[in-house]
Amino acid sequence: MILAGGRGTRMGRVDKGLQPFRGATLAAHVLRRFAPQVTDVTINANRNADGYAALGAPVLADELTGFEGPLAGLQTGLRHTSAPLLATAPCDCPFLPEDLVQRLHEALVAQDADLALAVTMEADEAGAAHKQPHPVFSLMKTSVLPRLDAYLAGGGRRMDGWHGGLRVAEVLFTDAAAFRDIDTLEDLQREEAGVSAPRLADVTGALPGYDPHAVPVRQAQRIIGDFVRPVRGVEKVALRAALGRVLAADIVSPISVPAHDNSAMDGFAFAGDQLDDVHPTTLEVIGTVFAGRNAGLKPERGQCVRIMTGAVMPEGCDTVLPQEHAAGITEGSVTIAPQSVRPGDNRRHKGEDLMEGRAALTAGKLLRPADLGLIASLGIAEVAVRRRLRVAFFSTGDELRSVGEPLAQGCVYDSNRYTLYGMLTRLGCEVVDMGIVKDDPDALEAALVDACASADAIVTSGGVSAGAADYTRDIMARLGEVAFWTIGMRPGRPMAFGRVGAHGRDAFLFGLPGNPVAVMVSFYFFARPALLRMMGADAPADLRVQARSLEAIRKKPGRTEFQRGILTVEPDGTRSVRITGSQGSGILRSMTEANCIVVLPDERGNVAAGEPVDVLLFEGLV
Ligand SMILES: Nc1nc2c(c(=O)[nH]1)N[C@H]1C(S)=C(S)[C@@H](COP(=O)(O)OP(=O)(O)OC[C@H]3O[C@@H](n4cnc5c(N)ncnc54)[C@H](O)[C@@H]3O)O[C@H]1N2
Ligand code: MOO
Ligand SMILES: [Mg+2]
Repeated sequence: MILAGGRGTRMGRVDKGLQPFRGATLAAHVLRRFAPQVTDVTINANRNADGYAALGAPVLADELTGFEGPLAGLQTGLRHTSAPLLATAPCDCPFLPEDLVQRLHEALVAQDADLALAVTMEADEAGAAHKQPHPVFSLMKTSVLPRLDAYLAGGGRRMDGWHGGLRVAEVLFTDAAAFRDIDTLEDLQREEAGVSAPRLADVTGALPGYDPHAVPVRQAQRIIGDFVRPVRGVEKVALRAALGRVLAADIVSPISVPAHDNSAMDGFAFAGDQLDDVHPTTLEVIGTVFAGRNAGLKPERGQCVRIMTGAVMPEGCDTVLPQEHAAGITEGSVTIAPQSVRPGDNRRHKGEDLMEGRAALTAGKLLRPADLGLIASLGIAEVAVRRRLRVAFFSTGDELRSVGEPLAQGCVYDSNRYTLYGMLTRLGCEVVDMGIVKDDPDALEAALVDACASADAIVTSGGVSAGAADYTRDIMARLGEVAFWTIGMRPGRPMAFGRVGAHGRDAFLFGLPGNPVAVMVSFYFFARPALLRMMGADAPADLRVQARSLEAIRKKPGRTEFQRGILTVEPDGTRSVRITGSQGSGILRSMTEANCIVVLPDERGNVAAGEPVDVLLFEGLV
């Protein structure tokens, strides 16, 4: 049952479901997505029955009169169906998941529940994650009707108010955006104009001197950064599974680490104010304290405790003498030479690693091994991370053959899909390899439409240069808003960027040039930072280092060049870099031989041998 019986209060009392949206009505979009998931659909509406009936589904009005809310619609649905199960969706959520009912059903059966409902994890503006139930997206046994009747008869109207006493299965969906509702006319207009991101033309229009035929690298990066939006879905994963994911909410330390002052050495603990600068100090040893055991020892003046590394400092002690620094040790005493230790030495303070109540890690962090350890040190087993980004990619070109096919005359094997697979996977994206698409308008349109159904971003290669672009432009323009750029850089001059949509969903599009090195360079310098932003990750740091060029490099000012280099550290510790042979943008070998990219910025001219240049290393330590 599609619930369309509301008053539309926040939309100025219009009939929400019948509002025009992307060439149809809101309810029509919902019906299109919902109908294939169920056996029969009914629409619950209290006005304009004819308008809804025209969509091709039976229409039922609430049995309770007076616009009593969605529960009244639900009651009507339960009363009139002969099916054992009833699924509901609201008429104002045109992006609902295509596997909604299937997943609710799986949970209903697996948990032997009376009712299953969708939940998402969402991050608020500050990045804090919370669970968001969506009780209007539900599937229930029709046998729950008496319970609902009783709740409504008692005056209850809250959508989940009658769930008490029912077995309820919550089903976590990772795509929070799919549950987005259109509540106000402004929402509707904004969605009509294309999700909540701004229009590309508004972003580029705000830049003085923007010329798509001559876009400086930095300007292209900025436009892309201003245009893309982070995904909102959040999921909870076990700590190990969080490696490489983006933290969705700050991790606030529930404890102090270490939880107590403790010893950094195996030795003797005592109050440091007993030390004498001139004379040796001899202290009586009253016992031993091991790590992880509380001995309850409390040395008085003139006394000390033998202590192991990591053991809690006994009360009154603030200093540890490492045992190998003792001037003398007997059965029951230790002698400390003057000046061999200072008060406070070798004590680790409570909370010196992490203090209770403070953020140990902040939202946006791409989690690395040390972060997993740090979270474990707080005793936390599950982490809220942003949902994975889904990125679809395909290659274009009649000359391309896939690995495993014979290579016909004039053809080349498709390598871009493999480099793209590698780069996207390294970034932690969920990849959808859509294969090779012929140089054919219909095939390109079909591929883009198909990709929009599930992907957050689409990365293509080839077909964006001046000659090839005509039909590409037309199609992309029809499906969304895409700019074709000539960028002041080498390699990677041509590129398309924007957003395309179909099925009521849209995806950011990166149309990268076909040449194999160009595709990698444009991915690393444009797509990668944008995808990180979409993943909700902090902006990547600029980690360029300087090295001496071992050879002269010809370079024209006015464009950025990305040369492939091999960086070496000389015996004297200085860094030098040489270029990997031919730098043609089809020569992929230049990329595999390299361990860095030499970045020669716009203003730079020819480089003489021995001059410093900026390089960006491929590998780091972690
Ligand atoms: N008159 C002009 N011609 C070209 C210009 C220009 O400004 N004016 N720009 C050149 C530059 S720079 C590049 S880069 C290419 C980009 O062209 P496309 O993006 O349209 O790419 P294609 O023509 O489809 O392919 C270029 C080249 O790369 C090979 N290729 C393509 N896809 C793959 C793949 N998946 N695996 C391996 N190799 C691939 C393709 O066979 C071509 O050789 O345009 C220049 N021309
Ligand atoms: O710049 Mo093209 O992108 O040389 O290969
Ligand atoms: Mg081509």
